[in-house]
Amino acid sequence: MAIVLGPNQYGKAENRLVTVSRNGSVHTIKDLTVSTSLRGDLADTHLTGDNAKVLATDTQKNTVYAFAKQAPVGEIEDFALRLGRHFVSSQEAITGARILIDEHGWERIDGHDHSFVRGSDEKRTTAVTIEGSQAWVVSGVRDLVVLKSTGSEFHGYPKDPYTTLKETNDRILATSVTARWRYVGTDVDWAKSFTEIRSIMLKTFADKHSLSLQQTLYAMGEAVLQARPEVAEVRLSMPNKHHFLVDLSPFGLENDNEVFYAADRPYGLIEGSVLRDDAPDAGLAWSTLPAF
Ligand SMILES: O=c1[nH]c(=O)c2[nH]c(=O)[nH]c2[nH]1
Repeated sequence: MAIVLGPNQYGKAENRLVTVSRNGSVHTIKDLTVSTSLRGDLADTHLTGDNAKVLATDTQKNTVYAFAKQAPVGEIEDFALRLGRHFVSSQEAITGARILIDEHGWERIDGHDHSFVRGSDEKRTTAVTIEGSQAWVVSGVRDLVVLKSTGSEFHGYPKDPYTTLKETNDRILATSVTARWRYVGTDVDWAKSFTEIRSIMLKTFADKHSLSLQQTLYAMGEAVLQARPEVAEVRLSMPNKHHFLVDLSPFGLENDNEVFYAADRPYGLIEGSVLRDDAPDAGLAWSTLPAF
């Protein structure tokens, strides 16, 4: 029997980067969490502790901040591509890179020049993978919380000895959407694509009369693929944020779908991917990312 080193990568996780760009007195901020991860000829450090090929994670962190100064950060996809390509092209031993970026949103306060309010917990995300001269981009959104107060039913499921759930023709449907979409290439108007995909998903959630969260998930992915040729595949993770009708009968009160208990956990977790049947091969786009 021989023991061997398996797949490995290393980097600096969750660098918190905030930039201020100034146009006269009007400021614009970017608030990012950037994780870098490198792969390559890294057996020596694992097997003998020889670090000759290890670009320190501290150096990776510094590169993130220096790059933010040397050119405008721009769209997170472009910044991630720049960083990843730099690491792979500048270090002989490094053959691949994965750059993850989350962008935290700030809204301008009432047209104010330099004051902002954190709108919600929603994040725009990207995961860029570089391998040699190839690049893959998977972008997305996290913690996009939505609710509809009608237009959702759930019935027709199997009843076994453990089933207590009542069928319903009218319930609250709420979820916190994590969506990732894989781009066909890298020649994309990232900001426009993100804005339109987000808006398509929201519109579909709102418009689609839902017979299950699964049906809503598929409809959201399908609508994105129908409208956006630059996208090959959409993966969605949607926790069912249950809202249970409160039994008010002990108080002699009816509950006509008006008073709910918003349960925290457990929650149904509905996950799936929607893709074109002629989508180009995903390559390393999803490697080491969560399945959904
Ligand atoms: O939309 C739903 N899908 C399910 O699979 C499910 N299971 C459940 O208990 N409630 C729901 N709702």
